[in-house]
Amino acid sequence: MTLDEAIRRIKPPDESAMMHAKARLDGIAKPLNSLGRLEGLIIKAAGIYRTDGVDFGKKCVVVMCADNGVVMEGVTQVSSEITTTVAQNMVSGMATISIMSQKQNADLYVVDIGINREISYDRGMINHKVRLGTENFSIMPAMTRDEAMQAIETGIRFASGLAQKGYKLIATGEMGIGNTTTSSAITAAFLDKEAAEVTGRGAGLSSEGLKKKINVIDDALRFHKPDKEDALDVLSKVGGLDIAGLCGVFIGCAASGTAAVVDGFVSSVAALCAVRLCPMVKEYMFASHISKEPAGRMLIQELDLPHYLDCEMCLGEGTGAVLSFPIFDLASEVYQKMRSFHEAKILQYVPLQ
Ligand SMILES: Cc1cc2ncn([C@H]3O[C@H](COP(=O)(O)O)[C@@H](O)[C@H]3O)c2cc1C
Ligand SMILES: O=C(O)c1cccnc1
Repeated sequence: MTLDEAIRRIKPPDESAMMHAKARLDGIAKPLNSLGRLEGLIIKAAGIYRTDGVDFGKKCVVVMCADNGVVMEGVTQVSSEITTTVAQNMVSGMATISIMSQKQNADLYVVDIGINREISYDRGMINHKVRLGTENFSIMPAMTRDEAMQAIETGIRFASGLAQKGYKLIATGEMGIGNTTTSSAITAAFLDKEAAEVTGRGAGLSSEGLKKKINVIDDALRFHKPDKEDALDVLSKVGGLDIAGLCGVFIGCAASGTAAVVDGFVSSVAALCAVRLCPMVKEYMFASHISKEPAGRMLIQELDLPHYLDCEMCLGEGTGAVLSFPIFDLASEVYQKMRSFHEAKILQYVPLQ
């Protein structure tokens, strides 16, 4: 499926299912709106799945893995090899996301969309490599427009395959040393911010390293002048293959009528790219938590999505998104199982409007 085809397939959410879900929530034996954001979550899900019988069912997490040429500028605490090591640990069950997803009964898909070395795929990693890492965006565009498009369309196809397998909640994760540099550069470009306002320590950068990271991003933005009205321009000049792939996952979920759960900073940047390409994609996204990275809250506000957790996490991998899965399940359990005022014999209670 191409990007254009996917965008054409995205339908507005089902208003009638949403109205029915709202009526059902108002009718169950609890004070009106007392489940707070969980009520909006159920109503939104009814619109996405086009039924008021909301049940989140099968869940998974997609981790897009890619390397970033800008790591050569000294913007990270660890070197690029760690991308491969952690990605391999993910498939062998040892990374944080592996442990969390196993405990939540969520399937884990680890995709090589641009790791900068040849690796073996016999242990479960999925090969969708677009190229061996990106270029160093301090000296040239990270990738061509065509490569950014290939990564987006890879994500679209991957998400539509998952939707066909029946996944109702698809969490988004990433692994790629240097991807908080690309994420900050994209955020600064889209939100017209100075790098200093949107750049943090990523995976534990020193104070000296942070200053360098900020300068590298400011210089690259002055050099490339990405056009914020053209998400593909921004992604190809200062982005990464993992972010482009996840951007495609969000679009693919929307095109297939299933829900995507946004993780932290890096996933929120990918979500913003997707929304800039097609605003309707937002109707198929749930945020999960607020990343501790400085731009974490800014991005969730820009996306204008409610979040459910703030645990000061800044790991990525999809961990915050998977952490939110029990919230979805408990919200739908209450919604499905609670009795109405009438059934619960609370007839004297008149809900206030
Ligand atoms: C061992 C390790 C495991 C990780 N798991 C996720 N990340 C996170 O940190 C990286 C981004 O931070 P930066 O831009 O500073 O490189 C990403 O790979 C991200 O998923 C990790 C980072 C490390 C070092
Ligand atoms: O919130 C995130 O996505 C994040 C933060 C720091 C490092 N890697 C990812």
